[in-house]
Amino acid sequence: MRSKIVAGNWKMNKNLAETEALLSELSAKLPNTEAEVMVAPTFVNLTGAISNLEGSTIEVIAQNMHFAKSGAYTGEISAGMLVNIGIDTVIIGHSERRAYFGETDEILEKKVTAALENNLKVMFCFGEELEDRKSGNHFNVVKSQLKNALFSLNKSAWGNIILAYEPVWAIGTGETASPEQAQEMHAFIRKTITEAYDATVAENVSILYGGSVKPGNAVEIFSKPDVDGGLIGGASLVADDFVAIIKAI
Ligand SMILES: O=C[C@H](O)COP(=O)(O)O
Repeated sequence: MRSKIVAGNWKMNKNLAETEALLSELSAKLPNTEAEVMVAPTFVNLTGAISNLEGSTIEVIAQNMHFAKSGAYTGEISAGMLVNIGIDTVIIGHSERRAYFGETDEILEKKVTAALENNLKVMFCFGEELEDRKSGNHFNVVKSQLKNALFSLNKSAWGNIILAYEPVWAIGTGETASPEQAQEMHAFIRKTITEAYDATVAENVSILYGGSVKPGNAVEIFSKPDVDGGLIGGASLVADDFVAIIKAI
């Protein structure tokens, strides 16, 4: 059975003191929830966050990793290094990595493979650009992103995959996909996985929605049957907003 998940992607925000302050506030206000709650601080604050959350149900996850095991990759972090400090889950394929750091489907496939080989769970992000949606090509784009980076995986690997559908036009823009648009795409994603694998794989994978989720729209988005939670950017940086979104599950 698939899990409900609410994850906060803090992107390049919050220094160590601010990270610890936000985590302390979150811990104090965390509601009882059936959802798995995750936060992704910057690399340099991962160990501080793990210490701060000792004994908490909030999981600290990483925003990115390199596919190589080690070597001359200045500024990069390997899957093994993440595991070594106690990380279990890594975000791969965020649209900002694709857009600003040239991450292609081919690179992302290598990252996914390296993460899984190191027993990391992968939160795989994907989603169409505004032009794709306007031209009606959004389903093809999403299908090809999934196929190129994930469909070479064995069926058994899917137990360690979480999907995060994030239409690029809705990220940080205040413009959210309507609950109906989110449901339509999530159902399409499940159908695509059923065709590539089978219905069991498709039914068991959690598919999160990301893109301007706020306390005011979370209940409606999360109420859709194929939406299993959210990957939250801006609103996860404010404890009360993130808590309200967690409560919406
Ligand atoms: O990873 C999170 C997404 O990019 C969504 O960000 P946002 O909630 O600020 O639109």
